[in-house]
Amino acid sequence: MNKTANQMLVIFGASGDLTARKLVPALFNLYKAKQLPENFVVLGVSRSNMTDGEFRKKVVQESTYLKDKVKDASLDFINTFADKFFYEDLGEDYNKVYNKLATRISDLNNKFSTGENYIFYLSTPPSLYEVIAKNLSEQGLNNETNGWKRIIVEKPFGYSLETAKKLNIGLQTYFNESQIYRIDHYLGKETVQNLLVTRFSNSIFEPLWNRNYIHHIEITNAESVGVEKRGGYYDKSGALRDMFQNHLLQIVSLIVMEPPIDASAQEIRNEKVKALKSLRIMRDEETLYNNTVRGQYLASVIDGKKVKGYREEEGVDPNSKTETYAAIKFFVDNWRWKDVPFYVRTAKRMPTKVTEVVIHFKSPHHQVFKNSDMNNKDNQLIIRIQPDEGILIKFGVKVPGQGFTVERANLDFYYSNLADNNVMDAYERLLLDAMQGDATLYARADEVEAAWEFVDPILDYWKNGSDVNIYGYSSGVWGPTNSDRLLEGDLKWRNPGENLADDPGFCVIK
Ligand SMILES: NC(=O)C1=CN([C@@H]2O[C@H](COP(=O)(O)OP(=O)(O)OC[C@H]3O[C@@H](n4cnc5c(N)ncnc54)[C@H](OP(=O)(O)O)[C@@H]3O)[C@@H](O)[C@H]2O)C=CC1
Ligand SMILES: O=C1O[C@H](COP(=O)(O)O)[C@@H](O)[C@H](O)[C@H]1O
Repeated sequence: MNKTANQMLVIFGASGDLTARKLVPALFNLYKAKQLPENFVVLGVSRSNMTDGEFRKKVVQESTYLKDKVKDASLDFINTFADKFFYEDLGEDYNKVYNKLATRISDLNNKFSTGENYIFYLSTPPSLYEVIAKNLSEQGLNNETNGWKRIIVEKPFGYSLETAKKLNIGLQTYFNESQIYRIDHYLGKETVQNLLVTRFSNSIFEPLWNRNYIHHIEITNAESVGVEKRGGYYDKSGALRDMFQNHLLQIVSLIVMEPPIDASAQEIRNEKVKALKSLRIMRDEETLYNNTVRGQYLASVIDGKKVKGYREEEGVDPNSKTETYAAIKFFVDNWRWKDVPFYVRTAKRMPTKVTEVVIHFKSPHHQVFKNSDMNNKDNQLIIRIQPDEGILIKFGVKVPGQGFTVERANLDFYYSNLADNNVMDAYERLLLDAMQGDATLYARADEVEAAWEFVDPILDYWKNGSDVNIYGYSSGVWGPTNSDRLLEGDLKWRNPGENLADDPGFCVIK
């Protein structure tokens, strides 16, 4: 049964890239899967001048793109979907025209019986988030006397701890925290959620999930693309703000957290906040130098094609010191994780696109089988977030024959092996959750602030510290070799797909 109440989705920034590339396709898939409520209206809002018809045409074009993938979607079907879309042009001055917007919302509500249940999706430049919230509140559009009202806010949530706090206070002035949904699309990924299930629904992993058995944890987020058309935005952001502060620390919090009492939004988010607050903040220059490395991609030739260096990208300052590679080593100050190093890296223009978490277990206390292949190799649990979503366990097996020769073998599971492997796109999942009032996979204000608290000193050091280098790396390699200095002892980064002999069934597809 469809448990989604009748409602209206009001998208601010409806003429923008995110609406076109993510929101409309996600809505289309929900429509196709009959997950949208019976009475459902989308009202697009931005400054561009467009009629309902023109907006629908845009929607149809975007859905036609989907039609290639969804074979049974006829044009009629797509047009019926597009009929749910309306458009309101706010003109140049957002501040003055909310009266008109409120009237339009009310008319659509009356006509389509959306029960005065409204979601306001803010997909505009972040500087407008508070302004929009204020204007909505002045029109009474935050009032839940009749129907609920929710506001979805896109990243970035601030630029630093200070600006994040200011934004949270700004939003909370006009909407209650329970009405605010801060989207982090990594939380919508099936395999990120599977971290919780792997940990808390298997008795074989949780007893080992601590400093007694885990040697270190490694997280890699690599993209093969550069900054594409987003140079202007990215140059003011950099890898630490763009990926680490939000997506990667969200993953870290799911690995670090204690078992929640239950799977409710409140309990899971409480534990995540505690986890983020236990990250050891690096304060002095020596610690920051020893535990952080940043890099920037250089021009190169990949598969015979010349690719630009970061500083040559459109919108990027030719002398930019913005990092496209960030590697951070850190510790977690609590009972479970004391002295276990976490190594997290994120970068653009890597050899491939891959995100994975590797739990490296300690070697057995005593080596019974001398000269075995396992002596210099640990047991690993690899959680592949994307692509080839799945789990791989590396463990020792006896080589058949005389004596005890031990080799490392792979035990793997792929989502694609499941009979029902229709993995929902992250935006689809998150939109549906917000429509149903489930905030579990959305970030709470205190989570966002705790993440900034950890990241701020690194950003400050990279900006103002003495002798801070930014290392160049050729596009298409695994980052600057200088990042090896973070690793303790003889550890090496696991570069997925680099050693196919070791990774037979779990190699990365370019
Ligand atoms: N694109 C992406 O992949 C991702 C985007 N985001 C976030 O989503 C948000 C939107 O991003 P994206 O769609 O890429 O951005 P775009 O620049 O493509 O779109 C921005 C939208 O906001 C409107 N807008 C721009 N300036 C103003 C202004 N001064 N006053 C009122 N409206 C304005 C624009 O419409 P008009 O000019 O007609 O008013 C447009 O519809 C941003 O916060 C971004 O950080 C987050 C993750 C990924
Ligand atoms: O939020 C962002 O994420 C994308 C990577 O997302 P993925 O789902 O493709 O892994 C990244 O390219 C972008 O710079 C960042 O803003």
